[in-house]
Amino acid sequence: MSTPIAFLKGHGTENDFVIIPDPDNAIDLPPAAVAALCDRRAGLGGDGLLHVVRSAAHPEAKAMAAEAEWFMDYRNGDGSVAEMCGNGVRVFARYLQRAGHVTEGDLAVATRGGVKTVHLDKDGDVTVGMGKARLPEGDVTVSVGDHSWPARNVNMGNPHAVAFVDDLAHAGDLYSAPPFSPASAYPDGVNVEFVVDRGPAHVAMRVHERGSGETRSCGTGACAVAVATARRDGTDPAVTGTPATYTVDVPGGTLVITERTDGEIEMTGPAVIVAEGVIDADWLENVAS
Ligand SMILES: N[C@@H](CCC[C@H](N)C(=O)O)C(=O)O
Repeated sequence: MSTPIAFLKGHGTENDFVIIPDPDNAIDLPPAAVAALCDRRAGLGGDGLLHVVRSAAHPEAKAMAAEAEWFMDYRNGDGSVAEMCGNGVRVFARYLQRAGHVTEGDLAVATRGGVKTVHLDKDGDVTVGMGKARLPEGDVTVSVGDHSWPARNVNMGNPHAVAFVDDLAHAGDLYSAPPFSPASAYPDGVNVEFVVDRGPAHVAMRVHERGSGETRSCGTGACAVAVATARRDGTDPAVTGTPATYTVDVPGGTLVITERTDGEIEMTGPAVIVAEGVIDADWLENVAS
């Protein structure tokens, strides 16, 4: 019998993750193993998986090891790899705090989207510096059934299409990925956000995440939505010299996003660890083979 593998389960505004602590990068996690762990019926269940590895022990993060001791090897629920996960990095930091690897205050975390600074309190919200948004030029359209909307292309390290709609119900059941055009806008697929206004600097969104389906929150998506809404409202902090703060309601809670005058974006929201246990290593080996 193989040695059991430790796991935890956590969420940020109900975007939920299986967490696998693996400081030395000794656990093999092929896409099939990740998809099996994230399966909500036959596995533990999660929108994604946070593989917690020391940067120095991971080939994709070695170069960041001097800046950030820990690497968030993030995987989507279908086993695919993504550049960044905004809710995930808050939960990742909360795990490091709980495990005693870090204390309250500022912490650098290596991700495929670069090193992120996370600020965490003992029991309170977690704030992460998400970097700057890129807004590639060009018209993008997303559709659901008979509805089509123009969308704003926003890159937060990972790709987003943000569509303003009259009613979030128009996005339908979101069981499958909304088609988009032109295909060249997102060669690696896209996360699609549907947005309605709730009040001044206050919006609500639903999201279909690349590699996970509809989720109850997406941190990078909420940042993309805040920036797209600001530009739609004629607000650009780099031009006005005033930071812009947006409240973004997601089905699983609320995130607060501030774009500073230098373009840097900060996101604040909760990060919760709900359980820990052990995985049967033989089961994992079987499902992965
Ligand atoms: N839920 C995440 C985003 C995870 C990655 C995304 N599905 C992608 O493939 O880009 C978040 O909170 O940002």
